[in-house]
Order: sequence, then C-alpha cells, then structure tokens
Amino acid sequence: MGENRLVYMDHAATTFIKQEVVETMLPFLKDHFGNPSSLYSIGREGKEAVETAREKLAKALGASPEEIYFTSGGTESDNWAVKGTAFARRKKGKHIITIPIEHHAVLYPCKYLETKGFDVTYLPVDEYGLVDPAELEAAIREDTILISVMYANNEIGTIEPISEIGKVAGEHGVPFHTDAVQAIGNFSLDLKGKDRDVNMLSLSAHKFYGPKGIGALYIREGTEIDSYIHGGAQEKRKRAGTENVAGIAGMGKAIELATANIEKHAEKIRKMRDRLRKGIMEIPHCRLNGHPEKRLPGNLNFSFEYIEGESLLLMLDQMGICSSTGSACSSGSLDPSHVLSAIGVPPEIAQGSLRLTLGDANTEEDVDYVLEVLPQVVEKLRAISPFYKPSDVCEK
Ligand SMILES: Cc1ncc(COP(=O)(O)O)c(C=O)c1O
Ligand code: FES
Repeated sequence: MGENRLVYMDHAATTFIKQEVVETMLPFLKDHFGNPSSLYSIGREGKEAVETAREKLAKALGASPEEIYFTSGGTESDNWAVKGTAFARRKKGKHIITIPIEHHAVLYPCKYLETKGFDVTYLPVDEYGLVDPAELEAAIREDTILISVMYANNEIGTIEPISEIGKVAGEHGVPFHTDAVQAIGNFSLDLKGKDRDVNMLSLSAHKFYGPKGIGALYIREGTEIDSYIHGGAQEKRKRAGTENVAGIAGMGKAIELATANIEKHAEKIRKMRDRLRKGIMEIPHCRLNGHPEKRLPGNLNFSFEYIEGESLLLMLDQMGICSSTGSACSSGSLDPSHVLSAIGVPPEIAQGSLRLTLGDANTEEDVDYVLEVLPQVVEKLRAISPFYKPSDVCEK
C-alpha cells in the first residue's frame, strides 16, 4: 500500500495549474514576448492579454476593470492594502482594526505600522475563529482609518461574516479590506452587489489553479491608497514594474474557470470533505478546529492529542499523502500556530494538528485511502508516545 500513490490534500497551500491555464500562458512565454508598454505588435499583444485578464477578473468579482490592479500575489496585495491605506490616511487617524487569525501578510504589516506610530487593535475571535460584528463596531474609534478582516481563514477554514463587517465599516465611514485569497473559487463575489461594502480585496492565482507569483488587489474607485511600488507608469502609476504577462493571462483564465460552476464545484468538494471528516472523527482523541459549518468547503483541521503534527505529516508523506500542520508559509517554524492559539487551542494540543484541504486534485478514492491510512498512522505514533494511555477519555 502506498509507495506509488500520491494524494494531494494541501490545496490551501497551493493548487496545481489547470491545463487550459497553461495553454493560455504559453504563447506569452514563447512568441508574444513583447513588453506591454511597447507600441509595436508583439508588445500590443501582451497589452491586450493583460487587459483581457483584467476584464475577466472584474467580471468574476462584479467589479469594474479599472478597479483591478495586478500584483505579485496575495502577500503583496495584503501589504499594499494595509500599508498603502495607513500611509494615505495618516492625517485622518492612526487606528487600524484587524483580527489575530489573519495571514502573516496582514499581521506583519500591522506590526510594522505599530513601529511607525500606528495603533492596531487585534480584535479577539471566538473559539471557532469568528469575529463578532457588534464587538467590531464597539472597537471603532474616531481615528480608525482601516478595518482588515479576512474572508476565510487559511488554516481552520472559518468563513467570517464579511457582509455584516462591511456594513459596520461602511456605516462608520472606515475603509474595509478583506483578504479573499482562500475564498476565490469557493464563493461568488459581487462587489457591486452583496459585497459592495468591501473597499479592497486581495487575491492570489495559485489558490485557484493558476500560476504562483501573480495576484491582484481590487481597489474600489475613490478609495484613498498610496502607490505601493514606485517606478514606471504601469497600473495607472499605482504599481510600477513590467507586467507578468503570462502570469496575468493565466490568472484571467483561472478565475474564469474557477467561477464558472462555483456551486456545483463547491458541493462536490464539500461532499468528499464531509465523508472524510466523519471518518476521521471516529479516531479517538481527535477534535475539529474551526467552525463546524461556516468553513471553506475543502477545509479540515484536526488536533490529535498525544501526537506531534510534524511526525504525523512525515509519516503521511511516506504513504504518499500531502498534508500540512498549519499554513505552508509557517511550516518551518516550531511555534504553535498563531491561529490555533487565538482560538484557544492549548499549545500541547495545537502541536498535534493536521490540515487536510481538498480540491480538484481529489477523488472519492483519495478519501478512502486517507481513511485507511490515517487511523493506522495515528495509532502507530501514539503507541510510541510516552503520554498516551489508551484508557483516556475521548474529548470531542
Ligand atoms: C489567507 C492568505 N493570505 C495571503 C496569502 C499569501 O498569498 P501568496 O502566497 O500569493 O503571497 C495566503 C497564502 O497562503 C493565504 O492563504
Ligand atoms: S501558503 Fe498558505 S500560508 Fe503561505
């Protein structure tokens, strides 16, 4: 069992690139290599590809093409939204509200801004990772210049009440940024409709079957924000640098595919995920982290008591299962996940966490395989744990 099999259950870390996306990108890596700012035809072809992709993104988000700015990915988009807004609005105030379970691409810019005289409230979330919009409203001050709350969490999958948060922000005239990196392809967004209170939104192509190193920031018209990268006149002088034409073209195709059949796609993933969840919950001393229902369709995050997550991960890898203990970017760190700490998971239990994120690479056979392998691996690791007594009571 095992050796030749590959079960990829880490779609929250990154996704494979769809064939249609690769095909859309290839001409711009080969023949159409011109600089989109050049006036001759191979440059114009690049420019056209960039603008076509911008239109596709706008259509998928319910935005106008002029409100889409290409970046190098989710991290840059988050940095730009947070720092760009803070610096543009510093005369109006110095207070920012965010939550402690944000991705580090939001949290660390906030920490940096604290060193520059800004004041940041890290609004506590509940045991599932949810923000209470009433508490958020109570935290708004006269000098609040930005609210940044993610659409859905990358580790525990919890979906935040974005409409309510946006409404509160809008009523108080505070710009609202949301990191929607994990949400695209799982939810329909409508920035002119139900999501009209969002002022800025980050996305990243490699989470929806597009290439890595390309993303976008949606900036609602009229939002006060400083330019982020200074140099050439690209992206209306707001984000300088020769465009990543192939990446942009690929992202355009990827978002078109990701939003074509959103409901059907999410339902298929959710069904597989729920069967996996049910089977895993039968393992003793296992608890689900994150909200039981308000979670991303592909996300599962468990803590297995008496086990060390890294060992679990390595043993699963030997069996051909790709998973993670938390976020991919923090996997080199031995600190317990900041997300699990913030929702009150004790450090010794957080150590035994496993994130499985399902997506288009998975089949029902993959679920069967994980359900066959995981209980055995957990049992093996517990058998060598000095702390484990099989008679212990199971905590669900
Ligand atoms: C919620 C969230 N925000 C931001 C990022 C960073 O995106 P990128 O890898 O494109 O820089 C990620 C990627 O893991 C993410 O999950
Ligand atoms: S890849 Fe998800 S946290 Fe970085």
